[in-house]
Amino acid sequence: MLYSRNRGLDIRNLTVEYQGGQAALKSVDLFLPEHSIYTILGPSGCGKSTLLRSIAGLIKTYHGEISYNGKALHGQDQVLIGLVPQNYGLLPWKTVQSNIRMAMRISNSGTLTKQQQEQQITNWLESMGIADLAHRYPLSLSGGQQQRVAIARAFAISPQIMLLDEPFSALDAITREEIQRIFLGNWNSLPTTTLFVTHDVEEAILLGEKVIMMTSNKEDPLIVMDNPLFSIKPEEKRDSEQFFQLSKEIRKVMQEKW
Ligand SMILES: Nc1ncnc2c1ncn2[C@@H]1O[C@H](COP(=O)(O)OP(=O)(O)OP(=O)(O)O)[C@@H](O)[C@H]1O
Repeated sequence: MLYSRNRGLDIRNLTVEYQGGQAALKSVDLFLPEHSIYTILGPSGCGKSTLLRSIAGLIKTYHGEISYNGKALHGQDQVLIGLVPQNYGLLPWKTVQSNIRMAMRISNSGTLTKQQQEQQITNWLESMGIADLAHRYPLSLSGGQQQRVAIARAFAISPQIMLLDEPFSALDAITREEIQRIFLGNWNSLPTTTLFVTHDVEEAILLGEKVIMMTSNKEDPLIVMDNPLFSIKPEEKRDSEQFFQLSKEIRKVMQEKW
């Protein structure tokens, strides 16, 4: 499928200051084309979550502009944003299935019949390998299982923009690789405009069409690295020379600028 590269999420001169604090973000510029997925790496405290929360509309007071397809993002009711926050954001008093159902209702996936909606919930749960958890409550699940539910929920609402804040951090290495593959498969079937924050260099390369690096100096512009590996099959990426080269480049920036 071909998409226009002029459309997308456009962040210009974004500055965020928390009350009484210093700037958490300073003059950030980033353009994410529609239907692209960029990963973000940066040292702890550089403002990655703040960036996602600002785009999600959870931080209301910022300077600068955040627009989507040419219009201010937060004035547009019809732009649906799926956020997977670090704490998963699941309602503890609702079952897994009800958490997803409720998100679909609020986001008004309203053109679906009840039966279609239930089928979608089952499909997304199955795609994340957690269909058997449908009737469990979030607090009875492991961190990794809750992360999968949060991701299934984000896909289920068919958002135009998806924001993920270290969504695989609670997974062991083997499960993480499996989920990365499943996630990418899901993303390819629903290529939502996506920003994916991670602390893991390999993950950033495996999932990102470009890798965005934030640095500890808030005056520095974001570093945008092209990822020639993006279209290669996931199982072939890790062993390629380009993978090795790109991780070397990223680690160099980490050493110099983190
Ligand atoms: N609610 C808040 N009130 C005041 N300061 C905050 C608040 N949330 C974050 N900060 C500060 O803003 C800066 C950026 O925080 P943020 O959580 O965005 O960083 P991060 O890059 O996501 O960090 P991490 O990788 O550790 O999750 C930090 O200095 C943090 O202490």
